[in-house]
Amino acid sequence: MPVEEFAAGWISGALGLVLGHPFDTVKVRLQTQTTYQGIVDCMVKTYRHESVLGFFKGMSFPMFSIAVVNSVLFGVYSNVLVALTATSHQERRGQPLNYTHVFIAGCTAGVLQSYCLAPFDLIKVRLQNQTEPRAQPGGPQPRYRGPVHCAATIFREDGPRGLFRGSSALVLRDTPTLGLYFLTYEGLCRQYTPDGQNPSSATVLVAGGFAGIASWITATPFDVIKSRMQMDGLRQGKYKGILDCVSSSFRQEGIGVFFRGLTINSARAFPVNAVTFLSYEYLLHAWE
Ligand SMILES: C[N+](C)(C)CCCC[C@H](N)C(=O)O
Repeated sequence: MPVEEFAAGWISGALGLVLGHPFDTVKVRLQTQTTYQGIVDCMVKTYRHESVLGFFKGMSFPMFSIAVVNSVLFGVYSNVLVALTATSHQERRGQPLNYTHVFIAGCTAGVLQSYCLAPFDLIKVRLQNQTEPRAQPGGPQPRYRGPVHCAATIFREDGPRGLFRGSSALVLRDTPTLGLYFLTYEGLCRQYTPDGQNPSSATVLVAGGFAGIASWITATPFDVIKSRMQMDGLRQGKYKGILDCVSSSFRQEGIGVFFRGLTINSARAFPVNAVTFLSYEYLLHAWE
């Protein structure tokens, strides 16, 4: 089993994350605080008060999780494709691409990465939604004091299954959209690369960027549902299940609710996934 794909996925995920984290910080602040007028205002204020470092707060935990998750995603994708087509990453370049295989490999990788991502994502969402100001010494402590404390608390209160709350919605979000992710990437690379050649860096950047955007746009409605299901554990089960969450969100907030965060997610998706795919391809090529 080719292990390079796992290692390349690991490193490229971490590089993409560094680039995307400032967008994520702005997104979370806009979603949880009322002091900002919009994206630009939030960026200016963050920079003035905290310098560039303000945009990189809280990056260490995702740095660890993205490494695991992205190596599973790319490693499984490549290995399923190898199994389906009986050709290696490099050999495939010279052959006509079977888009059904690409989609199946992407979906399989999507399912497996969702289960790896589930506990990390749950902890991230729970911590991001703790909007109360920082605890004063001697004052009341927030419910979760950090990622490790958060994981331990969920485990103590709800058992191991508690750490996988919202995972079905996460699987629904990621399975088809990661199939689409690789389909867009491979399709665009093929489109703009002469037969038998490797795609140029510019092609990889653009194809990776659009793959990220296509995947995030289609994932956003389920992203909203997923986050609500993950928070639901704290509210003693407001929703009876995924369908109930979809219908009650729609009834109360209208169709717009399913597109929350679309703009910033797409703006983040382009650079993150352009760099992820470029470094992935570069590493695989270098290790050949
Ligand atoms: C499937 N979904 C759209 C959720 C993610 C697809 C892109 C994954 C990438 N690591 C990123 O963070 O952008």
